[in-house]
Amino acid sequence: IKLTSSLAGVTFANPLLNAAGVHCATPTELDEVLASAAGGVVTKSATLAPRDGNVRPRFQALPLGSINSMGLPNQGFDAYLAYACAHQQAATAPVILSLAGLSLADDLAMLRRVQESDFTGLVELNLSCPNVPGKPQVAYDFAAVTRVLDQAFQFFTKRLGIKLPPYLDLAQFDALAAILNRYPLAYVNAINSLGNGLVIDPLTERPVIRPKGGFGGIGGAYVKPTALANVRAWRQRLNPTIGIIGTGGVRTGTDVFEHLLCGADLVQVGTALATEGPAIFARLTRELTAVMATKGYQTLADFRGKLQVR
Ligand SMILES: C=Cc1c(C(=O)O)[nH]c(=O)[nH]c1=O
Repeated sequence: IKLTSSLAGVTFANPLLNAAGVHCATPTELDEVLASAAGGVVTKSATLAPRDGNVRPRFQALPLGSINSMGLPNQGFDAYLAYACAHQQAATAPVILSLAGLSLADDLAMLRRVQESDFTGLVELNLSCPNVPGKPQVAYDFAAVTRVLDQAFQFFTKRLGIKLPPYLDLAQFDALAAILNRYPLAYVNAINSLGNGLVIDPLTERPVIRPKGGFGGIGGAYVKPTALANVRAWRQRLNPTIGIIGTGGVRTGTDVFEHLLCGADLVQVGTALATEGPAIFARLTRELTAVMATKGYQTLADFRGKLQVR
């Protein structure tokens, strides 16, 4: 049984990575994911300048998932570009560089820096951060998405993927796919956390996190049906040249299998990684292999995207 997978010409020993934002903000955390059974690692989304992020408590694990309003705390673009360049020689496993500018200008400035750098790997432009106060999500404004991709592809010739939030209306998939299919995107990553949920502690009669009155992105089991629907909807609508990373609600090998069945090329783990740590990747590869063995599949291609119609 082989778990190898490729995305935009980059080969991964297995399809599993962390989700941007989880266990990836420092070189130590990034090294720990690379040292684990993960097939690759993605950096915390970088802003041009380092950020402290929102006030604490800003993350809360829950019985069925998590809520977070981190506010983009990160070491800044230079730190993650340096890490990505240093590790692409090591070729242990691919590093995906995640970017989340606070403005169109910042997105373009970081992409220009990557274009001029030695980094030749995958770049993930995060258009879906729900937690920067006063900053609307770019990905829910289709004109803004068009603007950033128009301007980016004027100069960017390396491998560019985008991180999208969940969409809940089929007309939105149709409209945005028509836009995305115009660009030489390496991939689409679906989904980011389900934005602006509210979790309350009935004992204290307060929200469980402090920023934004307790409003934060929801992850974990709560969002798996929405994540699978978004992966499936993009696979059905996007050019085959555009790969898909499935993110959302992954806790077991069966969850990984379901994302692959919906068409994902790679699968990312957020909430469950935050609670279990990088050892989860050994468990997930073991469990995915067991699912494949039970079903008689040898490779991921044997079942990727082959969800049957009822
Ligand atoms: C990049 C900021 C994000 C954050 C954050 O830093 O608050 N949390 C998420 O769930 N998704 C994000 O994209």
